[in-house]
Amino acid sequence: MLKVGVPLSSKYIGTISKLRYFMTAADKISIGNFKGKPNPETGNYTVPFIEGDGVGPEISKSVRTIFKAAKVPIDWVNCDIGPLLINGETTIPQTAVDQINNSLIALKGPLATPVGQGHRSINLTLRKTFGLFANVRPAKSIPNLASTYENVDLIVIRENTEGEYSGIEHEIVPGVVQSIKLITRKASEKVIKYAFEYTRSIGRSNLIVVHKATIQRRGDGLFVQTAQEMADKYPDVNLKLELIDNTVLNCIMNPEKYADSVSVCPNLYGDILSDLNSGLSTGSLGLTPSANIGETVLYEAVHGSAPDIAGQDKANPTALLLSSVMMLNHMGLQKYADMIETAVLTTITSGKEFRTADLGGSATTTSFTKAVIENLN
Ligand SMILES: NC(=O)C1=CN([C@@H]2O[C@H](COP(=O)(O)OP(=O)(O)OC[C@H]3O[C@@H](n4cnc5c(N)ncnc54)[C@H](O)[C@@H]3O)[C@@H](O)[C@H]2O)C=CC1
Ligand SMILES: O=C(O)CCC(=O)C(=O)O
Ligand SMILES: [Mg+2]
Repeated sequence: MLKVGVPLSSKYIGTISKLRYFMTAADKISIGNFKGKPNPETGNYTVPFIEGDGVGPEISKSVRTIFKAAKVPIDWVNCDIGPLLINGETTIPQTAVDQINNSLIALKGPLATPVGQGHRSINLTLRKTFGLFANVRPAKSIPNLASTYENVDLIVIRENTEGEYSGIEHEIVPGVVQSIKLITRKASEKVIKYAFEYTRSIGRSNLIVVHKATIQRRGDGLFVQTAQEMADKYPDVNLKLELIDNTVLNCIMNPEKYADSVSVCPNLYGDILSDLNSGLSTGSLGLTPSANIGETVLYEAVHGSAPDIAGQDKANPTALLLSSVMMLNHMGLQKYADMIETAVLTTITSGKEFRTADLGGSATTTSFTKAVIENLN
């Protein structure tokens, strides 16, 4: 079989396994071992796949094709999540709820949200419906892939169910709208406990609470206070506080400085920081994976539906592929996770002709997918 990649040096392999290591740390804590069982007749796991909008079908096709070539023991089930409006509320269809609850896991492409009207974000509805309290978003440089910065290794854990995304908004009088940022001790405790344990489990020294409690004194204040109250239980982790505007400056001036830290923050800050971190680590949104953590775990790319390139065979499927790699690790299918992750990273670092346009290359989604398959071992 044709190998498009160059042989990997042991240093490089070490870096790849380190990448894998921190991507799997989420699986060791809080969410525990994956309890889903394969179908006894086929030996395959059933996993719901929400293909999503815009570039969603193209990058989903890439994942399906690569999984098939790698003979991953998964039977995908198409998961239709709407938009379904019941009494004006965006709702996840019961069939989808049952599929995801039964499988305890799902893979999801990006879902578009209309601006200022129409249905509410289905992404947020999914997170609320399944109690996906933490969103882990690791953004890491890829060895041998030139970018503005080297050695970026940023992990943001985003509160995922409330804050600015509570969806509580009303017009008090015409021309005056109130949009409520809801912060509760319960949700703060959940995500901060998870963040402390995550930091400890991957051996980093610092947990940084990113906030703006100087201005959002009660809301962000409660988030910060919750972290301070929990810090005694984690004497091996230094709790640090950082104002969000200062975090943005520090990230742009010197992102490497966060390599021994994990950041945890209210919802909107985490949303914004994770796109920033994608750009700092690789120069593209097309590579950053994420895991939405709860009783069930939903894996998805950080990026959206990319309407500007949808339907043009241009999208980079790596972010969804690395999200699926995180998923495979969580399912205990490490052999397949390693095979796919190594093939993806080998392809990306094999030359411009193997990279998609977001990374300055000339590959299409289809040709990239083909090259990854040729690099599967
Ligand atoms: N979790 C989700 O499903 C998310 C959904 N969205 C939704 O996506 C829609 C579009 O949002 P935008 O602000 O345009 O953000 P976006 O993330 O879709 O795109 C931002 C930029 O990154 C590029 N990009 C994104 N993914 C890429 C990929 N895989 N390969 C190459 N380039 C890629 C796009 O071409 C665009 O230039 C909105 O409706 C938004 O609500 C946005 C973020 C996350
Ligand atoms: O739900 C949306 O439309 C956007 C969500 C988003 O930006 C994210 O999850 O990063
Ligand atoms: Mg976002």
